[in-house]
Amino acid sequence: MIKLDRVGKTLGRTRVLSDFSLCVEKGKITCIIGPSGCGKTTLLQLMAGLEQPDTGRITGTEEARVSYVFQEPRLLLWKTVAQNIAFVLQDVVTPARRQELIKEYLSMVGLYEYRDSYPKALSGGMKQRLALCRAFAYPHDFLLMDEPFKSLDTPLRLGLVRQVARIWQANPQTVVLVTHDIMDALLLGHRVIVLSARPAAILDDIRIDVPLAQRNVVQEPLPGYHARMLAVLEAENKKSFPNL
Ligand SMILES: Nc1ncnc2c1ncn2[C@@H]1O[C@H](COP(=O)(O)OP(=O)(O)OP(=O)(O)O)[C@@H](O)[C@H]1O
Repeated sequence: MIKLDRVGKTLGRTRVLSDFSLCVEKGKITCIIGPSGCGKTTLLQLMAGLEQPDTGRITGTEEARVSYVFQEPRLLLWKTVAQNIAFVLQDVVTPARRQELIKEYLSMVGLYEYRDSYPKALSGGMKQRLALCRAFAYPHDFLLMDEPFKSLDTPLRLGLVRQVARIWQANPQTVVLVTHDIMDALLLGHRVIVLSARPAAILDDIRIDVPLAQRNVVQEPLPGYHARMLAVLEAENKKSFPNL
């Protein structure tokens, strides 16, 4: 479990977090959704240890191995698809296990036949699939994903979301997913945290008990959760932009 206890963080002159507390549950996907600039990336960076809190405490991350998916794929362009995964696995698993993991994860996202291609030969969606694959394959205690489906069109995005659901079901892990898109949260979140504008506070905390394989966005209870998230986000938006 990752525990943020009354965390405060200022970046430059911006008070991003103030007395922020959250417990991230083990073996579940926690989605974080909220207005642009409210501090979602900052939260992930604090959990990853890339930033330190000014006040408060973060526990459960000491010695933890973290996998991080950024908004852009961040691939090693001079390495092949398989080598991109092998790179993060070196010194972590045996060479034989490395080959097994590469095959298993590339097959799961339909990229095994591209294992010897270089990233420049892949489409944007394929590159992001590889980045996700690499993050899942790395043996981690928790996986942090920052808008991993951003800049993909809707069909591609939904395909990738379904793929992440399948990978997670094959190997349930502790995941924190930051997204702008309610649909991502409905399809992947066991728990959805809706944040306010800066400094971020938790406006809603929704648990979705439907198994990932059975999620259908037009079948209750998901439309109800969709309406609930939208209402909270719209009310928050009205506070920030009363004239919109
Ligand atoms: N290094 C920095 N120095 C000063 N201010 C920063 C820095 N990094 C981020 N900020 C500010 O902190 C606030 C929170 O940024 P953060 O990236 O965490 O928000 P976010 O919710 O992830 O935004 P978005 O949804 O638009 O990606 C923003 O107002 C941003 O401008």
